[in-house]
Amino acid sequence: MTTAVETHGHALSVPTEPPPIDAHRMEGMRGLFALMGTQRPLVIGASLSAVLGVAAGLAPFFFLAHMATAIFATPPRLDEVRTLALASVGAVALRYVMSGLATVLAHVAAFRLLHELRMRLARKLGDVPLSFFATRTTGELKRVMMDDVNQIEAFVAHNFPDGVAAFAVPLLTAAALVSVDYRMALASIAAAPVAVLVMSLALRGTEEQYRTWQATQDRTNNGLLEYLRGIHVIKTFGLTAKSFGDLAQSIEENTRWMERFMRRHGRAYGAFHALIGSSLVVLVPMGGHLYLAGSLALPDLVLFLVLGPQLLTSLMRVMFAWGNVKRIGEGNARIARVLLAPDLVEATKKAQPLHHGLAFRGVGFRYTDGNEALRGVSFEAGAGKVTALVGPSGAGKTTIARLVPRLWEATSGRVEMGGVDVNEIPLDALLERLSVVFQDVFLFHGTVKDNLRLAKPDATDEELVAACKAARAHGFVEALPDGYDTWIGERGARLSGGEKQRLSIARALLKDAPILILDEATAFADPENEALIQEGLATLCQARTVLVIAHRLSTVASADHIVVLDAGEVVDQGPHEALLGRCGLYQELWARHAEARDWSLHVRGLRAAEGVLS
Ligand SMILES: Nc1ncnc2c1ncn2[C@@H]1O[C@H](COP(=O)(O)OP(=O)(O)OP(=O)(O)O)[C@@H](O)[C@H]1O
Repeated sequence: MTTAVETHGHALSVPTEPPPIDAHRMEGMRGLFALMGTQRPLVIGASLSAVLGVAAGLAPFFFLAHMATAIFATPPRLDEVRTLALASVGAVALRYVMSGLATVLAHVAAFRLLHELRMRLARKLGDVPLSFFATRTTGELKRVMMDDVNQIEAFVAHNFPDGVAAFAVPLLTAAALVSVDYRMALASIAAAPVAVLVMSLALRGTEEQYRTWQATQDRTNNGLLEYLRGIHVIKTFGLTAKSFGDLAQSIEENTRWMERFMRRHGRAYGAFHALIGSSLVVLVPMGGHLYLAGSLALPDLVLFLVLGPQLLTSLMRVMFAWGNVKRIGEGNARIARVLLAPDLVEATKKAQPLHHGLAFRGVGFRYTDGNEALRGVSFEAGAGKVTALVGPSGAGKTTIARLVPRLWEATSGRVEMGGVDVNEIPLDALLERLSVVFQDVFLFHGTVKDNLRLAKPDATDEELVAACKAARAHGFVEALPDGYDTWIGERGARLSGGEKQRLSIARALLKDAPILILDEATAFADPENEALIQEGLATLCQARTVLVIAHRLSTVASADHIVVLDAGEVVDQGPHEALLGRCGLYQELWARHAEARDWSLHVRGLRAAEGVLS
């Protein structure tokens, strides 16, 4: 695939682990606040409105108590009753305005946050080294970008202001009730210690359980992605989702988890609900007793009977709010882990290449999993020359090609461009000089033009056509339903492998970089396609430094310099004739190539003969 290297301007590399971040710090409210970024003022505004709304909602209860005093006074103070009634209506109106405002502010903040977080994550994924992806699956990253961000959005929009209000209600109510009568206030919360105990027992171990839940969710996500990607293979073998072992198993595990969770916590939740609703059981007899004993006024009794039970039910909302914070905590930490991953280290020296040659000097490389792919590799790919890398599968050819654009970085030795270490060349300058044509071409969902312009955003239509003509792609592009404006890629028109290759050659031609890294296709396209690809490549290779992972006899034989690799080491190097004379492995590879060519010519001959005979 050419584009990631050519156009994004962010080569990826350096096998480094993500920094150890304090997961607990990110799981709680502090972590959530940190992720809120620029939306914090809006979220605080929403929370304050919610608290004001709650306070306004409590006020009528007090007015009601005072109304009772005014009504039962002799004579009744009707003016006061009227004023208090009006004040109650005002308070109720204020409550609705404030809670409406809280909802609007919270939703605006949530949607902006959703956008902001996704953009930050997407930018980050472009800046991190490739090793970052080696330790994470696509399913995991998809979940962070979609599900975890969605959770935060839903939490901020629906639960956050409510949650803050839930914490404010018991405090405000308790303060108000204590100021009226501390004995009755204590009676109102008599059941609280037991309820809190039950609540904490119910919540005990939930973090660990949520982690298990998330792990099985991850497996389901990955399983589903794989299932969808491999649907062709699955259908060919007549398999079903059920026979896709891991997926079926993780879906079953999810169901079992939910059953276990409900069994374990169901009773505790029930007990908690019963206790929360039980405050009148204490308030009525005690209030009655105090009233009859003359130490509690009737209005105060009324106040406690209406407001007392509210105190404990608001505790239930606190529990839900806290449960929600816990639920999204793991997701917050996962988002933070991605956002805090170290970027690819940019060159500090800002050197510029002196010419267009490449050189490997004693290069060693180890993948993140410890696999040593290259050992002491040294060779030069001269400016304007074609250098071919040959060797058996797993010899390290692709790895060498990846080190030049810093997709990965050499573990030891130096990779040079124009006599300068690639690590000392600013990334933009490095990538500007390089075109990479890999055999598996990735086309984005967009028009042919969009895909071509990835290589040169300001290319004119004429330039696009010229590049496609030179890459022998113009003919088939013109034949597409909308020509250059036809949608291609995953959800667009399907192109053959050979057609994709020719488009990627056109992209490289448009970029017009002096150095070309070329991974020749291993699979042979049909003869016509094959000939067109070769013509396109021949144009592309003219007057450039070419480093080619060679799979073809013609390329190898006509290369200026050939590097023979085996198990990560350079076995020999030189021109074709010299290697044929002295290098055993090269002779063997050549013989195998020749055999394959003869076999392919033989088959084509037979087909041609069949054609003539039939
Ligand atoms: N992303 C990776 N992580 C770990 N090891 C890898 C990775 N990519 C390649 N390797 C290993 O590095 C070694 C060299 O692989 P490389 O792909 O460079 O060989 P190659 O010569 O290009 O092979 P082929 O001709 O089959 O493409 C192999 O042992 C391979 O298994």
